[in-house]
Amino acid sequence: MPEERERGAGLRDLLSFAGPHRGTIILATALGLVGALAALAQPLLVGEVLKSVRTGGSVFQPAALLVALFVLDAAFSGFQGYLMGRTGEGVVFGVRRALVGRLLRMTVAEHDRRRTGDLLSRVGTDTTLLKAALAQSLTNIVVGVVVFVGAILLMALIDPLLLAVALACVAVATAVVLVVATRVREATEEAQERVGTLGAALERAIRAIRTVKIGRAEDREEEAISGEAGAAYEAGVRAAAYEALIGPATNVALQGSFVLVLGVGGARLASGDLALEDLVAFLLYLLYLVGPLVIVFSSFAELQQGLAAMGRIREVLESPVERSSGATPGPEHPAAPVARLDRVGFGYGPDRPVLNGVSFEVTGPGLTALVGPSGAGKSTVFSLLVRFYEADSGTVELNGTDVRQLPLNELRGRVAYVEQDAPVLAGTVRQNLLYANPDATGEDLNEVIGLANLHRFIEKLPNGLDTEVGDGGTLLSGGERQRIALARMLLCKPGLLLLDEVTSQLDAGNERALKETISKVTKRCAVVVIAHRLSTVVEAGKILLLDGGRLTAEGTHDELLENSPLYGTLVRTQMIEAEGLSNGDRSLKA
Ligand SMILES: Nc1ncnc2c1ncn2[C@@H]1O[C@H](COP(=O)(O)OP(=O)(O)OP(=O)(O)O)[C@@H](O)[C@H]1O
Repeated sequence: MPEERERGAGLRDLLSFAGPHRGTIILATALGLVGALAALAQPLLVGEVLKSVRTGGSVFQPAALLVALFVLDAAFSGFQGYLMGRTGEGVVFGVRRALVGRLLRMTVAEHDRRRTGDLLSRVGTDTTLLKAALAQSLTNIVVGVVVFVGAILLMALIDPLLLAVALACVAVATAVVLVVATRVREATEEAQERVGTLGAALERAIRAIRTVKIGRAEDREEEAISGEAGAAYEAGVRAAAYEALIGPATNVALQGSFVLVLGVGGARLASGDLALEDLVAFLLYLLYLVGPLVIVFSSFAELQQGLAAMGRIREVLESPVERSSGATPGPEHPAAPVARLDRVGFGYGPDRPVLNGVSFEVTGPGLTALVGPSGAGKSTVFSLLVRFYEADSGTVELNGTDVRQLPLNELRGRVAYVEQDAPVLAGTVRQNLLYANPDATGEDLNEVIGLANLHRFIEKLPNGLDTEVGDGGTLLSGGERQRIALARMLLCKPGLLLLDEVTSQLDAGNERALKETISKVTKRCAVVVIAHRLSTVVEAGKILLLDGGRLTAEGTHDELLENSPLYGTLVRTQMIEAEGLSNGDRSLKA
């Protein structure tokens, strides 16, 4: 029953995507029907030509009509093919657009849960299967069914009893086809799943190609990934085998019905209940059924493949997307803290609690440092502030407004986040810098380049700002990526800047330069930095110490040294590194 429902839903989805092309589909179906009628009339005209030859009449008229029908049939079927091909492409385009929109708006939690390569295969290969289902199957089924029903009606007029005999065989064939089509769908679903896993496995390896090489894992990866390709092959072959059953099953059923009709019809002929010409006409119509029936049945199997793909596509289209508050945020409350967490609890699922009753305020402008052992939940706090995830309990506020009440665009315009691994996108340095604020002026751009100390780096590039950075910024050093990511965020002129270990990949010189940048920025806005270096921590106006998801201490460096044994341990055990300290600061370490 659920499967039935799913099949119905798949067909409804397919038809809803075909909806905008309704007109073209109807036109193509009408052309198909006219073509079928033209084909139907051809034997009659051939008979007319032969009759004219036999009786010595003029063959010109029926022959000209016959040629006209040939041309009409060819032109219509060609045009129909083009229209349906175009519709198939149109539907695929629509589905791909919907998928892309959904994927970009999907929640971060959902992206964390899914495998990127599998998602990519749904946009690529699954949508292609839809095209085949739509471009041929739907119209073929409609045209085939109409022709089939027409022939059945004519046969019913000739002899209902013979029709019942013939239909009994067709019913057997239909049952076989329905069973086979279900198997085709299951095998196709499996093949597509495997193709998705193949994509995910390949994406995983290519994304970490340096690790693959240094781990000498090429052969192992090749074997594992090829294994998925092999499984997809096997499932595909199984689908092809089931599909191949459809033609013979249809033919056997029709041949069987031919023999039965001949037997029953012969007996009725002998008893005088049926005229010879009626029996001949009936048999001819039965022969005529073969084509449409084979087409309908094989199109039905093809449609099943499309529905299998639709199931995978629908799964993405129904996945959760970020909800942006529709409310217009009220005015900012100037007296409210820039950011405030109040008894926040959060976990990545019920069995992965991370934050427990965390409360703190960030009043700006100025520098706040978030420190704590690895895995304490520091990056998670940032994720909640930009609403990649939502708190399970308590509130997260920005300028006095709950982040859930702020439209996402507004929220992410006010808070800038430079992530731990400083993602840089394929494209030029300029495109990367302007990514979050494409309308920034040249003056603003120059200012942030100066602030992020990127001037000399850009001057040395072969094409300056228009130099390509490689996929994921692979042509840049870690430090360069950090500074580009920081400059990109500064261009948005945020009220709150979140920096996740931005100094971790920098050498002493670059770190000093970046710290200068940060100290300039702290005069403009509130900066919260997840810091592993004592030099950054010492300069912070406030330090928040997170341990095991709880805020265990809060204060200045001196206050924490005095009050928090864990902080003292972090400093002593170099979990907060002392690199880059001035001489004065070094005494702290001693
Ligand atoms: N997307 C996620 N899904 C499930 N668990 C996660 C996810 N992200 C982080 N975690 C887990 O949540 C905990 C806190 O992670 P978080 O990244 O916030 O720690 P952190 O203090 O920033 O650590 P580090 O200093 O090492 O970066 C860790 O145990 C981590 O394994």
